[in-house]
Amino acid sequence: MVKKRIVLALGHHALGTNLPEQKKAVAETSKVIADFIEVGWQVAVTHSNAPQVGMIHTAMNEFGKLHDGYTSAPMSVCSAMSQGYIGYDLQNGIQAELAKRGICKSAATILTQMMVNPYDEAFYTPMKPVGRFMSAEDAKAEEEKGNYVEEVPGMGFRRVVASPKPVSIVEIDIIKAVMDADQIVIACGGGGIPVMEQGYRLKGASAVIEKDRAAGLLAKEIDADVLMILTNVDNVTLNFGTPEERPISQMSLEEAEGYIQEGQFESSSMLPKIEASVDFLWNGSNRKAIITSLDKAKASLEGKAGTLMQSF
Ligand SMILES: Nc1ncnc2c1ncn2[C@@H]1O[C@H](COP(=O)(O)OP(=O)(O)O)[C@@H](O)[C@H]1O
Ligand SMILES: NC(=O)OP(=O)(O)O
Repeated sequence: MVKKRIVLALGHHALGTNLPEQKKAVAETSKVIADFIEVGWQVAVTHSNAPQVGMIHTAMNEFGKLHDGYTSAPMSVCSAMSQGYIGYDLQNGIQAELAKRGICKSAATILTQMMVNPYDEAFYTPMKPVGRFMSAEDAKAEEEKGNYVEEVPGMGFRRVVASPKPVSIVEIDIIKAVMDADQIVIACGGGGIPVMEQGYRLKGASAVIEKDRAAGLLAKEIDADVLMILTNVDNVTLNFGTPEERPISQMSLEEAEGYIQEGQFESSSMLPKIEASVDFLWNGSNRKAIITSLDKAKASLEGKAGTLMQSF
């Protein structure tokens, strides 16, 4: 029997932003993931990493200087570290939940590299927020180190880095092999480690890819039936943040593209989720893309919650 495939993209709410939050969130998230596996879905999991990669970068590059022999680490290496420790928690959380239910399957984290275009315009305009919120004073100190910061109204300042589009997934054949073996794969975490070709080698890029764009590409490459983006809102809304705000339960691809043109979706949060969904759906038939919260994940698959887009 050919099994249906789902890509679950975990945002901050389903994952937490630091280790204690992550331990707690992953325990709950793993239950939902196991629910899908229990009813026969083949699952690929991908996840956010912006708070984590910023934290790791600070730890490696500032505290690392305090001791002889400790060296700094570029953003690409910090991305790899974030995939490793988040994947480690997810693997154990999922496996524990499956074991409780008597399901004999394994979860494997694939350290995933993502090819990016060295001429991507995004390298010239850092826009992707990473790490903690900072005071104006800390932000000034960050700029003096040569980094870019951006004010987030009402929240403080945040470091921003380049976020090129993912072009291809270097480890895609391994990811497909794990899925073909009917096991659970955790891949393209934090958008994947951005790399560029240099002769026979791959060189890490100083950037962080949007995890939603990576999730969309992963869903396309493994020919998933469903791309489900789990975030901190139950629905995508129109007129977000205004008194006229209203939830969208279903939208066609044409409607989604029209709303993008109208600027209905914030560029560093909802827009990449919608664009990734639209791209996934235009590239295959009988596919669904769902944007919702962890709590509504199951109901949304039954058409009872969330925002649904589909291709026919
Ligand atoms: N039109 C919209 N509908 C719903 N949420 C939106 C919209 N535009 C922007 N957002 C914001 O997108 C956020 C979810 O994206 P993000 O913060 O990137 O979360 P995640 O970590 O789950 O990827 C919501 O909390 C909301 O603030
Ligand atoms: N890499 C990435 O998109 O992370 P966030 O979802 O945490 O912004």
